[in-house]
Amino acid sequence: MKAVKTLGQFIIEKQAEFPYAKGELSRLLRDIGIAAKVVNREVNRAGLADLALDNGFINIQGENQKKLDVYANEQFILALQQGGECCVVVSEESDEYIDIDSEISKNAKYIVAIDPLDGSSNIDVNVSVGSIFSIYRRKTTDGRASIKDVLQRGSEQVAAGYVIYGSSTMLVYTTGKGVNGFTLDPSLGEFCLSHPKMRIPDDGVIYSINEGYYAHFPDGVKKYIKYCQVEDVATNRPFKARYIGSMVADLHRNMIKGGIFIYPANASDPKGKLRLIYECNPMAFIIEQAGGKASNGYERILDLEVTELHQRTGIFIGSKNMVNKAEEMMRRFSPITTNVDYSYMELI
Ligand SMILES: O=P(O)(O)OC[C@H]1O[C@](O)(COP(=O)(O)O)[C@@H](O)[C@@H]1O
Ligand SMILES: [Mg+2]
Ligand SMILES: [Mg+2]
Repeated sequence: MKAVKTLGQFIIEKQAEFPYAKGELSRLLRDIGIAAKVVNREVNRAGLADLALDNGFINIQGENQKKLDVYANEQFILALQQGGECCVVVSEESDEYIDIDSEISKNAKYIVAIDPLDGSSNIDVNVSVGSIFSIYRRKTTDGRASIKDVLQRGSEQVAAGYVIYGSSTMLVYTTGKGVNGFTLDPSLGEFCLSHPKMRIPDDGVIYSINEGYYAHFPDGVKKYIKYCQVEDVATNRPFKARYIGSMVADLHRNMIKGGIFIYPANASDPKGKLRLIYECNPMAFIIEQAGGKASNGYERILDLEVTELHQRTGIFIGSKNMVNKAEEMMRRFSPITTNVDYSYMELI
């Protein structure tokens, strides 16, 4: 019989690997774990509590905010405020960054960026959704944290993770020393280690892309989709198309089975749809730590310069060899020019 190892126990155990650690990051991860449990409780009964409904506001992304988006946002911010280890929160649901100016947080040195509820379009149809978090250390030392502390490259992350609210609820995270997954045991109310040292296979047979936008895609992506659909037993093609529409759920599946997720910049979203700071950077850090790869089709996501809070990017992420193949198609059929001009593309 294997002993249960809880997230709390695991975090403390891992803290020993960082000789200079004083427990701040451990406590911060603990706080995020607590918020995830509270959000999980509401996700499970969203239909009963009308949390799946629109709350009548449009967020800075121009999207209808769901009540659960707002609830999750409040719960993560509250847990981070109470925990005292976070000085600034960046959230998909908040226009500006939130300066946690409280007595308990006056010496806090961590910045947390969150997508409190990922896959909002799936809340009211009982399909897996998630939460995503990314953690940075302050760069500036005196006074209040500034925008300089917030706009750091993904390669500066000290930790990142996601929670998937699916048939079971899991929390998966990395602190730069591999990726571990914990399943919430409702009877214990604890996240328990269930997926130690997660690795994404170098190759897979799953491709995840919203083909409904095919006409808008750059030629490189169209060629890659065709490549996935060709009959070729030797390379296990045609690959399987799987698209949930919740980034966390699509990436979690691909991390376990192997596969590629693509949301490219395209004629209708010239800068891409997904957000760099609280969606693409944390997921790229996790996938790279699991042995995979993440780029915008040309450059490594984690090396992209960050200039805006809600900056967007195209993303190609997943099994290393599949991302390499997709990048090859992008370089050949959509070679980067200074300004990618989508106006020449005929909409079929
Ligand atoms: O409906 P589309 O255009 O395929 O977009 C789906 C993508 O949008 C998202 O829902 C955006 O995230 P949010 O739900 O957090 O806004 C991703 O989870 C998902 O991958
Ligand atoms: Mg999201
Ligand atoms: Mg969201």
